[in-house]
Amino acid sequence: MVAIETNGLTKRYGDHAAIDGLDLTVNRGDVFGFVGPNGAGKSTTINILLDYVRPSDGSATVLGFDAQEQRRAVRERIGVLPDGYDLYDRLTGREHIRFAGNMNGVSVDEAQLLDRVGVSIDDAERPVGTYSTGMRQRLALGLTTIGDPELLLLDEPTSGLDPHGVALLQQLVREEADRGATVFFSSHVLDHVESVCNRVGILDDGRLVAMDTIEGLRDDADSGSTVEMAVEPMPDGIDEALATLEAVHAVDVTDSTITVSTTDSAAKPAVIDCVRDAGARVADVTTREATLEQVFDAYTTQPTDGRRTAAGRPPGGRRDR
Ligand SMILES: Nc1ncnc2c1ncn2[C@@H]1O[C@H](COP(=O)(O)OP(=O)(O)OP(=O)(O)O)[C@@H](O)[C@H]1O
Repeated sequence: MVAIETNGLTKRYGDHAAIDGLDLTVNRGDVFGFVGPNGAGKSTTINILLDYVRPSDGSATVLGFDAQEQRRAVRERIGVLPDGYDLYDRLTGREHIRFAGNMNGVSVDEAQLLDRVGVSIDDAERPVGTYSTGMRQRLALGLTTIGDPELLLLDEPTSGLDPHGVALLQQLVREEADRGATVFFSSHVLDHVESVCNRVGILDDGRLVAMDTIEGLRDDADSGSTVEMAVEPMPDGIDEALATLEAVHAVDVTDSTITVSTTDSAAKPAVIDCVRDAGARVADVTTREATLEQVFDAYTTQPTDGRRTAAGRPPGGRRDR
């Protein structure tokens, strides 16, 4: 069953499309990572799902309800951490929890909730206006889980969190998924979604450029690998010889090591053969596959002047899984 579906969803501001023809499917039970660089359109998409913003074109359903026509039915079933959420500075953490419990008509195990998000009982007695950014974020996250919503919509939930806070969030997301909730988790940091999401959609310049599992994205992007070899003796002209090989895009030679970056991990044997054919012994070989950030870079482009163009390199065949 589908938790979120958008068809041709588009939002234009003047001549600029913040999102452009978005076809997104999030299944019930998914922990879905919605990733993309700054300005890609993540918040705009979430704001349409919540009916904070009306689309210029296309449609969106949340838990089977039309996001615009049945906004109340949607709100009753979801927990939301919006971008730039608001807490009440004068209320304490505990008062926020009680307030959210009353709004949802449930009694909340306050100690357990505070423990889940790493806020101490003492801190919970203080006005939220005295909290650090990370503490506010932790409390806000805890509040989204009150009433066991069917769907959690989290817009940049790791923003302002330290590494311990990120780990707590990831644990909380896993627990919510274990009880059967769907989680929609937007982030511009692919690493933060990697360990918890079963599927990921990558947005770039308002367009969905990939939607797949992390492994599938890695396979499709095939961002290559790096081969590092300890070599003796170092053959003359080996850098030029390696540079002529297909899929080799960078060669670095020192007294005893050669480092070769390839755009295709299948090129590794040819690289090693080339060194051997030049009369050298390869004493040791280390290979590193593309990091997730490189995978992300393979799908998105963000020039240093801050303007973005269309997606960098086209992803391979599979898009929608
Ligand atoms: N109200 C608005 N008026 C004009 N342009 C807007 C408005 N809201 C968003 N945009 C533009 O739409 C594009 C997408 O913005 P959006 O906030 O959805 O991106 P994002 O992926 O959430 O970015 P970030 O990671 O920085 O939060 C950006 O170019 C932004 O400037």
